[in-house]
Amino acid sequence: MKIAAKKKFGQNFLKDEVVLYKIIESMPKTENVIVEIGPGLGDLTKKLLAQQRDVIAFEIDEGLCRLLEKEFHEEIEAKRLRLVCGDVIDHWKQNLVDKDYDLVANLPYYVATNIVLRALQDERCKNILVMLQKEVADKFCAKEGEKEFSSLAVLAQSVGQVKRVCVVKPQSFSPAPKVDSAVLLIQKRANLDDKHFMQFLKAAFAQPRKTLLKNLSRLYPKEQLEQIFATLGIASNIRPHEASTSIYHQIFGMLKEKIDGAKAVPTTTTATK
Ligand SMILES: C[S@@+](CC[C@H](N)C(=O)[O-])C[C@H]1O[C@@H](n2cnc3c(N)ncnc32)[C@H](O)[C@@H]1O
Repeated sequence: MKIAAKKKFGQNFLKDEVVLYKIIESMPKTENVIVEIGPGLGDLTKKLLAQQRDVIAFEIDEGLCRLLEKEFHEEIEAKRLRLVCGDVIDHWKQNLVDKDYDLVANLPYYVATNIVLRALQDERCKNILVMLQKEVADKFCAKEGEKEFSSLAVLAQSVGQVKRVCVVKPQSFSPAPKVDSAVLLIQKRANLDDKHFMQFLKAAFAQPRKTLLKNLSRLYPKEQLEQIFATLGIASNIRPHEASTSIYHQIFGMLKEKIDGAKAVPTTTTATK
């Protein structure tokens, strides 16, 4: 049956066997269940099931759900595949599923950053192997000093090892997207469970061309920041992309100690400036 791809759901079906194989080959070898977001026509799903791993798949497109139910009738009966029809975001409370999982997916690009950020914070998610827009993958992989280095890179590098597995050209998909894609692997060692750290990073990178000190002083007392920068030997004119992940953790740790004893809760007066 010929299926017309729906742009609004970010449907670019991966048709390149070499890339599909590369994804399978790069999967961390664990016993965790696999979560696939957007199984689409089921090409990747088939290969995941062939790895003898159970799969939970979330698909928003009702037409595709009906098709997948037919195609994977046996695997669904055998409880090797659980197909959840609907928007994955609606199902994502604190955890997406109630057991440890590895996320493996060719993500819909319009919601890819949101999905990776949720997976980073979801303690049940142990590894992330996803296809997304190359430009977004580069933001997660960038190293300090590179101009793409952003809060996304600090967040990803704070939870584990981040690697760009490969770049994928538009011709590997049907229909072909307008931009290059890339497969990103994040092997988690920790969780991002401190909401204040995310808030801190958001402030740090709010205006990338301004200095880190200026950006942070919109949210935290300037005198305290100056003391912390001096103690850590950080130049006051450093830009956000020039500080390393470890420096961000050190600044945040010291802010935590200074403000409110143990909590780095921003003061309401400075927060609203
Ligand atoms: C880039 S396609 C990938 C399809 C397939 N996995 C492949 O590799 O060919 C993205 C898939 O995600 C589905 N999708 C889009 N938004 C979604 C959402 N919010 N929740 C669940 N699935 C979604 C689309 O319908 C589509 O099947």
